[in-house]
Amino acid sequence: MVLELYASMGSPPCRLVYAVLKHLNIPYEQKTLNMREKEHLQPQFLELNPFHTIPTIVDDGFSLFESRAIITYLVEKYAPDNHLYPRDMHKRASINRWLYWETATLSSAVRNYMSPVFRGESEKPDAKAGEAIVNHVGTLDSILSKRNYIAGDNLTLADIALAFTVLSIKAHDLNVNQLANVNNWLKRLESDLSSIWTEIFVEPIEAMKKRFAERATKS
Ligand SMILES: N[C@@H](CCC(=O)N[C@@H](CS)C(=O)NCC(=O)O)C(=O)O
Repeated sequence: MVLELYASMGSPPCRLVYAVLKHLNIPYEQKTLNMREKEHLQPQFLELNPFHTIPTIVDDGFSLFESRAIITYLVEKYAPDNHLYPRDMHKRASINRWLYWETATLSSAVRNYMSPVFRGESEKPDAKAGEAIVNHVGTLDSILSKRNYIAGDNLTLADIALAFTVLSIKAHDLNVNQLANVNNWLKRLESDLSSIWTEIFVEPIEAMKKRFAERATKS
C-alpha cells in the first residue's frame, strides 16, 4: 500500500516532508484535510494523530506525526543507504543534534520574532528574538566556513531542515543577508535540490513574506 500523507504546501513542517519525499522519489498518496471545515478534528484523524496536526503519515498501517520524526523514518525505511541520514552513529547523532537545535532553538526564536505581528499585537516583530536570531545565524556562518554542509561533507536532513528556517529568516529585514558562508551553503543546496528548490523552498517563503507584510501594516 502506498504511503499516505496528510499535509499541505502552505505549512512549513509539511514542506520539509514534501522535500524529502520528492528528493528521494518516494511514492505517496496525498490526503487532503479541510482545516476550515475542521476535518482534522474528526475522530478518524484524531485516531492517527491526537494532536490533530499536519504533517501526518500512514505507512503500512503505521501512523506517525512530527515532521522531523517523519523525515528520519522516511530515509531509514526507503533510502537506508542514502547520505541524507547515514547509519554511522556519530554522523547520525550530529544530524539529530542539528534537527533538535533547529526545532527547539532557531525555529522557536523565529516564531517568537514574528508572533507579535501575526497575533495582531504590534506592527513590529520582537526585537530581542531578532537579536537572538542574528547571533544564531552568525554562528552558523562561522561553522560553515569550515565545511560545506552543516553536519560534514555531504548534504543531510540537517541541511534541509535548517534551509527552510534560514530562508525564512533571510526573507525578513534582519541583517543576515551578507553572510558569505551561509549564502554559499544555500547556493550548494539550491544546486543539490534543484528540481524542488523553487516550488518547495522559494515560492512558499515569498508567500509568507507577503502575508507577514500585510499583517504588519494592518496591526
Ligand atoms: N511540530 C510539528 C508542528 C505541526 C503543526 O503545528 N502543524 C500545523 C500546521 S503548520 C497544524 O497542523 N495545525 C493544526 C492544529 O494544530 O490543529 C511538526 O513539526 O510536525
